[in-house]
Amino acid sequence: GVTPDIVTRQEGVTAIEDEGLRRTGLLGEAAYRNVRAAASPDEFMADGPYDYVLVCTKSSATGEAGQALSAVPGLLGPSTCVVLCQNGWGNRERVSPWVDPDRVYNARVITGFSRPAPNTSHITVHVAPISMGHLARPMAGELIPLAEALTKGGLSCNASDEVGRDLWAKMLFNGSLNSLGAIFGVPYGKLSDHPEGLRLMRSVVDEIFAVMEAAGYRTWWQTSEEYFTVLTGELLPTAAHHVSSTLQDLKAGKRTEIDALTGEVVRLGEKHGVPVPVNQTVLDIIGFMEKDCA
Ligand SMILES: NC(=O)C1=CN([C@@H]2O[C@H](COP(=O)(O)OP(=O)(O)OC[C@H]3O[C@@H](n4cnc5c(N)ncnc54)[C@H](OP(=O)(O)O)[C@@H]3O)[C@@H](O)[C@H]2O)C=CC1
Ligand SMILES: CC(C)(CO)C(=O)C(=O)O
Repeated sequence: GVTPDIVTRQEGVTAIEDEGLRRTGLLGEAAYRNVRAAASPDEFMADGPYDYVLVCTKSSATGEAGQALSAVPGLLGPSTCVVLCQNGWGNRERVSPWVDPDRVYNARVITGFSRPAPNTSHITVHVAPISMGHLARPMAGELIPLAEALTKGGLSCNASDEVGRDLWAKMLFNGSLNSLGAIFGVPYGKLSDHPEGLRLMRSVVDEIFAVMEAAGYRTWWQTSEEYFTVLTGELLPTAAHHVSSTLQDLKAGKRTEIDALTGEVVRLGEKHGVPVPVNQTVLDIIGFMEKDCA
C-alpha cells in the first residue's frame, strides 16, 4: 500500500524505469514495478511534503543529501520525518545545517546489502530488525506507520526510543570489526582465529566503550567486557563470512566511512580526555590505505 519515490544516480533511474526494483538474497525474492525514480529530488517537488524521507547514502554524503533535499521547496514539511540510515555517529550533526534537527531521526541497520545491478538489492546478512528513533527526544508514534510498512515489505523494523543505545552497539561492532577486517583483508569471522586479532579487537572495543561513557552515551551492556563476550560469542559467528563494507570500499577504490566510525571515536576521545591510541593507529592505517587504493 506504500509507494516509495527513489532518488538515485541516472543508471539506477534507467534500470528502475525499465525493470522495476528488485530484492534478492536472504529475505527472499521480490520485484516492485510501482516505484518512481529520479536523479534529483527536484523532480518530486509537486508531491511534497513527504511523510518520510530515508537518507540511504554513505555517511560522507549525508550532508550533501540534506542540502539537496532542503533546496527543493515544499519537499520537507513541518511533520516530515527525515530518517538517516547510515552507520557511524554524528550523521545527525552532518544534516543539521540543512534540516531542522527536530525532524531528524536515525536508523540502526544490521542487514547487509550489496547491489549486483543498479535496480537490485541483494541481502547477505540479517542480524536484527532495523531500529529507528529520535536521538534527542521521545517519539509520539510518528515512525510507527513507516516501521509497519517496512516490516510488511519483508524487512523487519521497530520504532524505538532507545535508538542511541542501538547505534552505539553498532559503533562497537563496526568500529572494531570493519577496520581490522579491512586492514587484514579478511571476513569478520577470521579476526577471532588468532590471539593477535582478539587482542586488537578487545583494545579497540575498550577504547570505544570508554569514549561512549565519557561522552554520556550508553549501550545495552554495562561493561566493555560484557559486550566483548557477546561480540565474540554471538555476533561474530552470525556474521562470520561477511566482508565488511570498509574492505569492500577499499577494494573498489572508494572512500570508506572510517571518519564516521573510528574518526568520530578519536574526536570524542580528544573532546572528553579519553586516550584512544589504538583507534588513532587504526584510523591512520585505514587513511593510508584509502589514499593508496584511490
Ligand atoms: N551495504 C550494507 O550492507 C550496509 C550499509 N549500511 C549503511 O548504509 C549506508 C549506505 O550504504 P550502501 O547502501 O552500502 O552505500 P552505497 O554507496 O552502495 O549506496 C549509496 C548510493 O547513494 C548514491 N548517492 C549518494 N549521494 C547521492 C545524491 N546526492 N543523489 C543521488 N544518489 C546519491 C550513491 O551514488 P555514488 O556511489 O555515485 O555516490 C550510491 O549509489 C552507509 O552508511 C552504510 O554504512 C548499514 C548496514 C549495512
Ligand atoms: C553488513 C553489516 C551490517 C555488517 O553485518 C555492516 O554494517 C557493514 O558491513 O558495514
